[in-house]
Amino acid sequence: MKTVHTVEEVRAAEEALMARLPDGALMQRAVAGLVTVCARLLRESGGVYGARVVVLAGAGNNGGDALWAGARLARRGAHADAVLLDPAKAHAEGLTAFRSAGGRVVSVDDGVGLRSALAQADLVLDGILGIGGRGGLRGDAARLAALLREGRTAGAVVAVDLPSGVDPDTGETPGDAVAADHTVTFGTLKAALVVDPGAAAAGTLHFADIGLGPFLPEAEMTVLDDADVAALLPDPGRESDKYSRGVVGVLAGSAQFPGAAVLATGGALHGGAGMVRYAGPDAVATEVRERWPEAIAGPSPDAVGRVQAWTIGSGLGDGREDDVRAALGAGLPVLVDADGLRWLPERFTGPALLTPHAGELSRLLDVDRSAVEARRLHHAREAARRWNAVVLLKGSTTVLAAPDGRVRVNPTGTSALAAAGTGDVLAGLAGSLLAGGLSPLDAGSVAAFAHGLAGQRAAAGSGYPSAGDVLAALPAVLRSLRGPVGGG
Ligand SMILES: NC(=O)C1=CN([C@@H]2O[C@H](COP(=O)(O)OP(=O)(O)OC[C@H]3O[C@@H](n4cnc5c(N)ncnc54)[C@H](OP(=O)(O)O)[C@@H]3O)[C@@H](O)[C@H]2O)[C@@H](O)CC1
Ligand SMILES: Nc1ncnc2c1ncn2[C@@H]1O[C@H](COP(=O)(O)OP(=O)(O)O)[C@@H](O)[C@H]1O
Ligand SMILES: [K+]
Repeated sequence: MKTVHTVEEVRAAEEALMARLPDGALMQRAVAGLVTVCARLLRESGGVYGARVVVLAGAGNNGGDALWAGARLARRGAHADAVLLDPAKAHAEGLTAFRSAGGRVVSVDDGVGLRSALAQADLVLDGILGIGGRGGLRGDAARLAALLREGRTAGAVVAVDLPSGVDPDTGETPGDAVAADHTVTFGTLKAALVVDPGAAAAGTLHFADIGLGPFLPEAEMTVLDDADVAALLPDPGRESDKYSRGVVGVLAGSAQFPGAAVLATGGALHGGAGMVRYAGPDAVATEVRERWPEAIAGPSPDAVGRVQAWTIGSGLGDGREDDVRAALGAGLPVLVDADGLRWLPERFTGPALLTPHAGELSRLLDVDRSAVEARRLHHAREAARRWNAVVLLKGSTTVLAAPDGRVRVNPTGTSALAAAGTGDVLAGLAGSLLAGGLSPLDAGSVAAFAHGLAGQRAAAGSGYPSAGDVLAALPAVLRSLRGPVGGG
């Protein structure tokens, strides 16, 4: 599991650690990690000796890190230029080290010198702002970020700690931000690095351990890995039967969108539940049974028999309010997707997982879709609090927010999933995990993780996978995560 901490938590941990270390030692640890990555990247493009490095240094410690790293690379034979955003406030020791290693300062007002340095650079260090950054980049900092975005350098852009201009605690980019190829981050992850649009601006992540671990509190925000997901997946015991493994009800699909019923039922069948009961109109139920003979079907939630959890809403269309209310009123764990989100109760009192995409969440919260996309964490958290439910916000980074403040960010997403019907598969899969006894937060994050891997696998197989391809890839993904069910 990877942990994500806030600026406040990082600062408190840094303070506690610094109190035990000689002056400047912590920064030197960060610099050592940064230089290791830079040297590796430069070796891939011909070596450190003779390489051209440009340091963009802001007025804080982030600029200090970058200047020290520039100095160390210069000592190893690189030609280093530094652009100081605020020369009077530049990190004094870092600048002295940089100069005495042979580094050259280029004025931010020297347009020709600046463009020529960037054009020739093999590597650009973005040390404009780190965790002290607030708001979009201003003035010269914004101008430099724009030059990088315009492709004025062919060199790799390496962000120090985080890409400058991205809000550290939310991943939002309220204005101009640097788009990096790599980010070397110190001590722990920040939300800026895992939640879009910040995550996209960070490029490939590298982690430098500076010893903060023992001083950091338990993280509210986490990123699961394969081992976490394997441990969370329900494990049918030797004496399990189809009922004890959980029965999931699927209230999805309509004459207009019968495929949603087929895909959600398919997702549910793969999620480990012992049985899937489909509730919907006869014509749709017939299609579901033709594709999945193992599913039980009936016309309404009341008619299909007992279940342990409901997946409600994918492709449901209009006119199903009574069915939705019946399923929601059963007092069972529920997953509510798509059209089901139109009939939410005021607040949930039992386990609930909502799975909107940005458009659906924007309608729920009555804000613009672009606002939801720009502030994914904020809006997912707000909806989680308002409905007392776990909110899984789908999209380029899928985030899950729980009403108690916990957040999980899914690391496996791929744009290959951006195809009609993949959300229905996810809804079925997560509902099945709910029926298997997982909490809404676990069910949602395990489902999103496996679904993302299935998208990657399907994309490797067919280039532009359909929702059916993603569904077909799920069994192999789940098998490789947790091993075969039943020890076979
Ligand atoms: N603490 C430690 O021990 C260690 C810290 N480490 C490193 O320190 C970094 C944190 O350093 P930091 O606290 O000095 O803040 P930093 O990110 O450099 O920025 C502050 C400056 O930016 C300015 N500014 C703000 N917003 C702006 C904007 N939108 N546009 C333009 N300017 C803006 C702000 O100006 P002001 O608002 O004060 O006018 C101020 O001058 C951390 O990320 C890591 O790299 C590592 O070495 C490990 C040890
Ligand atoms: N750019 C993207 N990167 C990663 N995943 C994406 C992207 N766009 C969409 N997805 C994923 O694809 C799925 C689409 O679901 P949804 O929007 O409900 O579509 P549908 O209703 O057609 O099934 C979600 O799991 C979502 O997270
Ligand atoms: K930076």
